[in-house]
Amino acid sequence: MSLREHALTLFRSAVGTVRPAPMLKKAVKLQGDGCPQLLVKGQVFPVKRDLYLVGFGKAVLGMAAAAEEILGDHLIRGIINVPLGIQESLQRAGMQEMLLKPHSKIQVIEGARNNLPDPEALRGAVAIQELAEGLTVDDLLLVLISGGGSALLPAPILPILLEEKEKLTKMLASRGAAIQELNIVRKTLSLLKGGGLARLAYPAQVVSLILSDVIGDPLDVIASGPTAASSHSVQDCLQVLAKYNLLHNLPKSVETVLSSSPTKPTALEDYSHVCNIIIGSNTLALDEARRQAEGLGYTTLILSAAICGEVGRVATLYCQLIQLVCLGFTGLGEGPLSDEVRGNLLQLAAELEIPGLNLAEFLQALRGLGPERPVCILAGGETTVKLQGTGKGGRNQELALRVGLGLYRAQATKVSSPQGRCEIVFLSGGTDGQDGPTEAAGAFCSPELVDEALQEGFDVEAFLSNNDSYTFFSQFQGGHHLLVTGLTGTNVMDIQVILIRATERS
Ligand SMILES: Nc1ncnc2c1ncn2[C@@H]1O[C@H](COP(=O)(O)OP(=O)(O)OP(=O)(O)O)[C@@H](O)[C@H]1O
Ligand SMILES: O=C(O)[C@H](O)CO
Repeated sequence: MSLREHALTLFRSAVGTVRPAPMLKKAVKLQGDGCPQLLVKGQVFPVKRDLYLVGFGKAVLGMAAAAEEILGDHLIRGIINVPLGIQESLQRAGMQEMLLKPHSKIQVIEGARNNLPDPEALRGAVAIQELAEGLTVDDLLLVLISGGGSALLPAPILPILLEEKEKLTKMLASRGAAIQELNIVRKTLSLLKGGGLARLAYPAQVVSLILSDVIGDPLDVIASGPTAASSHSVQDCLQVLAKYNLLHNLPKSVETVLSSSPTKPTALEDYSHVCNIIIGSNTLALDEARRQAEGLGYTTLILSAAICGEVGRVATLYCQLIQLVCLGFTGLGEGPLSDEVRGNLLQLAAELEIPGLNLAEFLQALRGLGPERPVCILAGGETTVKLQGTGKGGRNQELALRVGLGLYRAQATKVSSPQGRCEIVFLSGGTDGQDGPTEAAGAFCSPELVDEALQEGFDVEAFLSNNDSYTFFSQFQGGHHLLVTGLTGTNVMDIQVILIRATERS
C-alpha cells in the first residue's frame, strides 16, 4: 500500500471508532434480567424501575438508534432533538444504522436550522424538560450528548424570548467569541444548560454519555454542560459580554435575568445523582489510529489531541516537525540545521500555547529514530481560519495546502534538501466528513504538490489568499488530493495524519 493509502486507512479507522453505533456498543452494556444493570465503561448503574432516554446534538440520532438496540424493552420512552433534515439526509446517504427502527419508543424532534436555536428546538427542549421533571428516585435517565447540543436544547429563562437569545448568540459568534465564551453566556441565560437538566431530573439517577467536540473535553462546555456542574458564575458571563462590547445594549429581559442570577455556581453536592461519561473524543480516535499505525509497522507518535491556533502557524509547526524527522532520517539529526529548525519549532509551539503539548518529550523521541522504520505522527483538534477572501474552502483543506506550500518552500531554499530523500504524506480531515461548506472532508498533500500545481498553471498562493482551497483541490489533478468520505454521523473535531519514510537514496 502507498503512504497515501495508509494515511486514508488510519483516518478511517480513527473515525470508525467514534461512529455512534460502535462507540456506544463498546461503552454500554445492559446485563441481568431480574435486576438489570447498566454498565458504562466499567461503572455499574442499577435499573431499579424505569429507564428513560433524552438526547440533543448532531450525532445523537445514531447514538439513540444504537442505545435503543442495547436497552431493548427496558427503555420506557425517549425524546431526542436532532438537526433539521438529518433523518432524510441519512436515509438518502443509505446510513440506515443511524436511523431509529419503525415503532421506536424514542420521539425525534428536528430543529435548530443553521445550528441556531429555533421554535422547533424549543418545543423539543420543553418536552425534554417535562420528561425530566416527572422522574422519580427509582428512575434512570440516560442522556445522549454531542456537539451542536447547545442550539438543540434552548430553554431561555423567563422573561427572555427565544429570538432575543438567538440574536445574542449570533452577535457573540460573529464577533469571534470562542465556544467556551459563547457557552458561558448560554449557560447563564438557560434553564437546562449549566447543569440545569440534571437538577430537574433529581432524584432520578442521571447517566450522560458524551461525544466531545471541544478541545480538552470539558464537561461543562460540551453542549453547554446540561448535566455537568458549571464552574462559571454570572460574573464570568458579564465579563464575556463586556469583552465583546455587548453589555450596553442588552435586551431588558436579559438584564433582568442577569441581575437575579445567583452569584455562585451551584454546589457540587447537588450533582451526586449524576454521572457524566465521555464515550467518544478526539483522543480516543487518535488512540485507535495509533494502534493501526503500529500494526502497519510505523513508529507512531501522538503530538496532541488539542491542536489549535491560526491555520498558517499550525501549518508551519507541522512543516518544521516533518523537516526534523527527515533530517533525522538522513543522519543530520544533530547539527546546525536541525538546531535551527528545533529552535524555531519550540518558539512557535510556545506562542501557539497548545494545551498539553509536550514538545520536549516529542523531540527526544524523534532523536532516536532511524531510517529503517517509517514514522507516523498523529494529531487532532481544530485550527482557526480568519476568512479574508471570498473563496470556498475549509480549515482542513486550507491546512493541507499551507503545509504543501511550506514543504515546497523549505525544499526550494535548501540546496540538498533532506526532504528530497524522504517520502511524505500529510492528511487533514474533519471527522464529521464535512470541511467548511464543502463536500470534502479535507485533503492530502505532499512536498511535490505545489511544484506540480505551479507547472500546471495553478497559483497556490492566490488560492490561499482568497481562502479558496476547495476550488484549488477540486480543479487540480481532477480532485485527486481531496479527501471525500461523505457525512460520517459523528464529530470529534479534526485529525491530521503525517507519514514519512526514507527513500532508498537516503
Ligand atoms: N473558504 C473557507 N476557507 C477556509 N475555511 C473556511 C472557509 N469557509 C468556512 N471556513 C471555516 O469552516 C468552519 C465552519 O465549518 P464547519 O461547519 O465544518 O465548522 P465546524 O466548527 O466543524 O462545525 P461543527 O462543529 O458543527 O462540525 C469555520 O471554522 C470557518 O472558519
Ligand atoms: O453545542 C455546542 O455547544 C458546541 O457544539 C460545543 O459542544
